[in-house]
Amino acid sequence: MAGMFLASTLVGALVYHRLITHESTSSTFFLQLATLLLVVTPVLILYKLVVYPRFVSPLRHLPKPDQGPLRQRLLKRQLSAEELDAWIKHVPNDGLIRYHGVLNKEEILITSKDAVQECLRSKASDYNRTPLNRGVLASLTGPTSLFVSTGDIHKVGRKKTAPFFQPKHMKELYPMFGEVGRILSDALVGANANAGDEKTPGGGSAVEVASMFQKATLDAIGHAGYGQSFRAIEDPSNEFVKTYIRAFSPELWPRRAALLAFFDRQTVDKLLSFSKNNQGLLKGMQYVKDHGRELIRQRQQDVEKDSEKSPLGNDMLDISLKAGVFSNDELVDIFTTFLLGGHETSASSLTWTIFHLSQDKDLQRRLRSEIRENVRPPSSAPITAETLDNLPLLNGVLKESLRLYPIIRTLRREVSAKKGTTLLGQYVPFGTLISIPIWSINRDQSRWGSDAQEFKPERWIEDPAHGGAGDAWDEMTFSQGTRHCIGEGFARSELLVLLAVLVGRLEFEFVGTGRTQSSLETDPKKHGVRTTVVSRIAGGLWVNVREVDGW
Ligand code: HEM
Repeated sequence: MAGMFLASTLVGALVYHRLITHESTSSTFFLQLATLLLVVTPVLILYKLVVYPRFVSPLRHLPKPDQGPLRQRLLKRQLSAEELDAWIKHVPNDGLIRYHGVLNKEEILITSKDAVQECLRSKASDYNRTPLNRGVLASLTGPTSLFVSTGDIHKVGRKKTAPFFQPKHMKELYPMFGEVGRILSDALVGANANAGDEKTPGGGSAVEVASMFQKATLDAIGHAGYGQSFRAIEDPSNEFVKTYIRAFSPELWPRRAALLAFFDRQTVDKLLSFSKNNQGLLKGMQYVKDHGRELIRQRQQDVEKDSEKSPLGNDMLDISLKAGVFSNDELVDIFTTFLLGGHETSASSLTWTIFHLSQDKDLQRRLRSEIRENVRPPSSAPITAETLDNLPLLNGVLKESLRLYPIIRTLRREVSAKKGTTLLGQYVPFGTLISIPIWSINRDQSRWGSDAQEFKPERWIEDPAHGGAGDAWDEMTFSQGTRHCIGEGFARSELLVLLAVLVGRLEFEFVGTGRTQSSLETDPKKHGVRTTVVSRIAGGLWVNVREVDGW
């Protein structure tokens, strides 16, 4: 539409220049073009902001919430999961709600299961991740990664990488996760002992655990992917860990992300070539990939030299070398994708679980008893899937935490079918942004009952598959359909083991949330949420950690 307006402005300027003024200097032509642009631009803006949504848009008859006057809507940033939830509850609708997002752009909020299934399964090829998400993810992982690719390339990519996540391999990872959990629990005990001079508002001292969980999940992916730990917990200042955490930290991305919403990667790199921050990001990303390439090369060399001494094992690198279907560059992109997909997500999920448990000592005690009665500590025997997978309360607590605290609270899509598509029979034009409210679906009373907002592990003990809800589409933490999380099995196994080892050995007591000990928010209900793609507790989670004797 904007292109049409600009083209007609240009044609208008030419016609005016040739037929009416009969003048031929280029300076008068540009003056006329500028004058016409000055007239056309406000008309275009008026059309886009007021006329189109009110009188032209095919979505104009859908129910919509009251979002206040235009000037308020224009300044609005991305809407929170709670705001979307309030509309779902209060705007009468038949599965779709129309609202205005960033810069007043029309968007659709999906509220019914049928519409979610159309969008993610039956018509999934008509939708794509948003340009912003695709741009950021392509910068980090490469254009052919699972996050970014579409159509047949995506299908082939999923087929080729699925063997990494077979349930059999996930079970083989339990002892490794147990060892990471043991090292993490040692580090937490040490950190609590050295909790520093700064006191919390209540007078005690505390440990910020979210950043330690991030290091643990980074190490777990290192082991599972490349067959070796990055030693992020034991040696957080090593070059790889420092570079990875700096370059991949979402806080450093806002400027790049904003530009990636409008331009392709190469253009963004040119536009930001002056920025030290961006140069640091690019160098960091390159360093992480080069490090991965070197680990792959070393392993290939070891196996070529002496395959008896260095037989291929069961980490993802070994599995891929056995399969022999990937080039080294592809492998680097795949492992960077897994690092990115599986590091922050699992760490945040664990943080939310401990956030809840640290406020419920009784549940912690019951969970610890179950673990201690059935599992030997990882310092004396490897943790196995056979023991943990059958513990009802442990599995119930993890599933309930993933339901109540989904770290991707809203799934975003954009209509990518050039001719548009339909949702529940409603025509939806190309480029329309869609929100799928994972947070609301997971807490919806019509699916989960009147106690939907309560933390009740028992619902999963009674119904381990669906927690008393209808089916898998009622719990969307890992999404569903053709692009659902490929690492779900990995994440569930990892979190189950880490939770068992941490609660088996330690007691957590909530102290507060925030950036520094002395300015903590000590009322857990007032915690802030920081959402980039993943939702985290703003400023971190501070707890007292106590070792409980006897395990
Ligand atoms: C608690 C942990 C995790 C949660 C809650 C989670 C959640 C999700 C969600 C909701 C999606 C869909 C996103 C979208 O469609 O826009 C997704 C996709 C994905 N996840 Fe996860 N994830 C987790 C852990 C992992 C792990 C451990 C890995 C890899 C080792 C991983 C790799 C991926 C990949 C590659 C995709 C893209 C799949 C595709 O487009 O085909 N995730 N994840």
